[in-house]
Amino acid sequence: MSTYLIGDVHGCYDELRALLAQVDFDPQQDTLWLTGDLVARGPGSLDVLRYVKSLGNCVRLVLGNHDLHLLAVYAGISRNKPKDRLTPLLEADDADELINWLRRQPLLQVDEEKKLLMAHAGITPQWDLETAQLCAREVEAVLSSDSYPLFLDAMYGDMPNNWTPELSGLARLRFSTNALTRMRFCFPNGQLDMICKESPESAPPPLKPWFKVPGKIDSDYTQIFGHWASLEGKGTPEHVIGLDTGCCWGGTLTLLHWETKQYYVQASNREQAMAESAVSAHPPLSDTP
Ligand SMILES: Nc1ncnc2c1ncn2[C@@H]1O[C@H](COP(=O)(O)OP(=O)(O)O)[C@@H](O)[C@H]1O
Repeated sequence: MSTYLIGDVHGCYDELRALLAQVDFDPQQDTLWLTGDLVARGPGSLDVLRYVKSLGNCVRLVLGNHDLHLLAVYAGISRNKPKDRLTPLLEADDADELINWLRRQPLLQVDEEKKLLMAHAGITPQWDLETAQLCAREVEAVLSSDSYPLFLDAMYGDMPNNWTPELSGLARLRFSTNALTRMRFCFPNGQLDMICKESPESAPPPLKPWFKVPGKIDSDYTQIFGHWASLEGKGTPEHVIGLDTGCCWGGTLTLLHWETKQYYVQASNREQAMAESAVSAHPPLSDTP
C-alpha cells in the first residue's frame, strides 16, 4: 500500500511505465499522484491518457495548463501547435471519451490524513486552504459542466493577477486557473506575475518564486507541485516539493515514494530517440558521392 507521486509526464509514456516498473507499482494496492501536464511535448500523450484513465480510482491527478490547453484545442477554441505533438490524440477514435474524462479531473488534491496538497503550479500565497479548495471547486464545476467551452474560451490571459474575494464570473475563474496551473513568480504581496520565466536567481526584483512569499497554508501540510522544470526540484522550503524534472526536455521523470521519502528517477528517452532519427535521416555511406 504505497503512495507514489510523479512529476509532469508530458506525453513521456515509455518513461512513465519504466518508472512505475522500477517501484513495482501495483494499481490494486498503491495510489499514484500525478502533478498534471500529462500531455503535450512528449511523443505519447495518447498512450498516457489511455493508461492513466485505465488505472481508475488508484490515481489522484490534477490538471495542468497543457491539459487545459488540450481541452481548448479539442473544443476548437485554440490552435493545435505542432510542437505539442497532440495530433494522434486529437484524431484517436476514443478522443471524445478521453477528453470527457480529462475535463472531469480536479485542479487541487487534498489528503487530510497524509497532510498532502497538490496543485500543478502550486497554491498562491494569497489563498488559505479553504479559499484554494473553494476556487478549485468552482473551476472544476464549470469544466465538468456542458458550458465548459465558454470557460475555455475565456481562460487565456494573465489578468486579473490579484486575488480579492470580490472577484466574480469569468475573471475569478481565470485568476483561479492561472494561480493553480500557471503561476511561477509572485510580487511580495502575493500578486501573480504571469510573465517572468527566468530561474529564481535571475528573476527581476521584487519577484520571488511563489513558495518564497509567506503564505497562509499551515506548514503541517506538504505541498506538491510540478510545472517548473527548470527548478529541477531544487530551492523550495522543506514542506514544498517540486517534482517536475523536465523529462520531455531530455531531463528525467521523478517519483517520490511518500512513505519512505525515497526518490526514483527515470531518464528521458529523448536523446536516444533523437540520435536514432539522426542516424536514419543520414544517407547510407554507399550513396554519398
Ligand atoms: N490561461 C492561460 N493563458 C495562457 N496560456 C494558457 C492558459 N492555459 C493554458 N495555457 C497553455 O499553456 C501552455 C503554456 O506554454 P508555455 O508558455 O510554453 O509554458 P510552459 O512552461 O508551461 O510550457 C500553452 O499551450 C498555452 O496555450
